[in-house]
Amino acid sequence: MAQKGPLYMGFDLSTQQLKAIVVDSNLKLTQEAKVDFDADLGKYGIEKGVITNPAEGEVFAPPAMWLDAVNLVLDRLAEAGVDFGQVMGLSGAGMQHGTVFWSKKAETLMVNLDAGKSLSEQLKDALAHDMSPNWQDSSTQKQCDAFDAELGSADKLADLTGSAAHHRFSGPQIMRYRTKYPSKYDQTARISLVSSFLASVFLGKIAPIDIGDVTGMNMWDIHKGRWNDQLVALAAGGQDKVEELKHKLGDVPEDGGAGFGMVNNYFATRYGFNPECVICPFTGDNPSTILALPLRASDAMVSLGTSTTFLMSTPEYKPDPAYHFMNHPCTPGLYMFMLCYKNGGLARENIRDQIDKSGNSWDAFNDTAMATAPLSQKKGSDDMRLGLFFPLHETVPNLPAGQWRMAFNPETNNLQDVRNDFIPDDARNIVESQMLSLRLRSQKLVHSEKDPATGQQLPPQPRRVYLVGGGSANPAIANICAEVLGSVEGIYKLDIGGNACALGAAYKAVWGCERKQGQTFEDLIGSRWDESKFVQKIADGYRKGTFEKYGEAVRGFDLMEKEALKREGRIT
Ligand SMILES: Nc1ncnc2c1ncn2[C@@H]1O[C@H](COP(=O)(O)OP(=O)(O)O)[C@@H](O)[C@H]1O
Ligand SMILES: O=C(CO)[C@@H](O)[C@H](O)COP(=O)(O)O
Repeated sequence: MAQKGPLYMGFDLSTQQLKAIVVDSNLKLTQEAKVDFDADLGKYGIEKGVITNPAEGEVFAPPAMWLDAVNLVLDRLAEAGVDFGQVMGLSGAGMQHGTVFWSKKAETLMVNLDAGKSLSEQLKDALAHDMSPNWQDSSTQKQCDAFDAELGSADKLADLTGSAAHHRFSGPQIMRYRTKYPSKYDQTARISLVSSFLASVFLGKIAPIDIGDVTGMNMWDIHKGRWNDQLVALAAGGQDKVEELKHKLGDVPEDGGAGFGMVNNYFATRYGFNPECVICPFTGDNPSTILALPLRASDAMVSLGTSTTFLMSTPEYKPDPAYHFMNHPCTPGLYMFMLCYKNGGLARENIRDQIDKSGNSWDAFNDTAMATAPLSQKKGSDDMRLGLFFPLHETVPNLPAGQWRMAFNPETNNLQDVRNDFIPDDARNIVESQMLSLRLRSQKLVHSEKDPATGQQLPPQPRRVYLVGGGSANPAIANICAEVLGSVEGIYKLDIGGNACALGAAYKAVWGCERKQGQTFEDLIGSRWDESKFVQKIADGYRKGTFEKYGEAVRGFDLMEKEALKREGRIT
């Protein structure tokens, strides 16, 4: 059926998929499609979207595969009947924090694309390096140590840039790329994040890095709103190289909504895009996720994708090396608070597959998790069973791959190793573990509020928790999330749960193209938001007694992490 009125598109280029959705001006979803990298583009030799080199801790993905995915997802939308001629604006999101290296030929090649051919066959020479370091990469410990030391301490780096040094961030990644591939670095004309890479493809020239995403690079002074020369010099290899690297990185516009220009002619000719379609800034997948609804300062989002992330939009800037503060992608004065874990969906899948060898169904995992008592305590006096489940080197805490299982006695604070192999309790324990880590690290950001039903003052916790990403479909995870994190109003899911990030990107395009002078994102989206249609409550939140019990478990969890860090020689 033909759709009337302007349409807007949002893309989400994440670890395992490229998703695209179409909405109208009233924020109503009209169409969606996706490309699954392993299923559709396995010819690139990827597994779960990436290629690994464990000897060096490297994890990367081929941008050529993403180009094929762009063609494929648009083909699928065309087959579904989308009239691209009505698309007046598009935006997108790229997984944080991948880095892409363009060659000197990139812009000439992009502007001369032949609409009869695919993007990947024409843009091979547009890349100085055929791989993009992925957020799961852990090859840059040496470079991270240098970044943490550069301003005196990790705390100082976190205060200035919003984060301590992280393996995946572009500063340390560029530093390593420059020394590992010096001639490729010389041949690199421009450097993009995954988000600005995708924006560039649609624009037909290198798009600026986004004001939200730039704060995930360890080189942007969040207070002054500009590159920090000392940190850029570290990545570039000297003060005399600062201007050269700044040129490769480009200028960063402050306005997250101002269009960069019209869609590249390639898309107009090949797919019938409206030539006036505006390319709005593309941001990171996490900042884009917080744009999927008018998020209040006291709400939290938990994204259960390949990674697990915890997101808040807040005016409070309280940096700490254990987590991230980033610029809000649209609203100056707001920040995005983020916790990010490598061991999210794939770690849960490992346990699922040990419970049900067929590996396709979450049912047995969920039944087992719900049949297990909280913290495996059959009676109140039992020790609490806690664990860390890290198939991959984790970021926070900085621990190598491994599993730790311990019994915690809250009376004595005693921790004792328990058998370190799989038992069905792991189904509940892994979800508890992930949620306990979120609760431990978000404590400074949540506040005490009154229960609207009883008027009783509740302990500090989020007002609402919104679950998004692939795992948001799972009722057992939602229930354990409620038990551990609480929440005054309960646990919610977006109607479009698995596609929240692409939705946020589409809303950003609506805002960028339709805002009145000075109108904020929150104001425009809030005025068109239909709560009754767009979100549903999936679990009650705060549960008196249980929440407090998990509060004791948070203490044990913190001690367990410190114990594991000691054993691994990370702390003394
Ligand atoms: N019913 C489910 N229960 C728990 N996890 C799920 C369920 N469905 C999907 N997932 C998880 O979602 C992950 C993919 O999440 P998604 O947000 O779509 O991916 P991406 O990381 O590519 O953005 C998978 O790795 C899988 O573990
Ligand atoms: O922020 C990070 C990594 O830095 C992650 O959240 C990635 O952006 C991957 O996202 P998903 O593929 O899990 O959606």
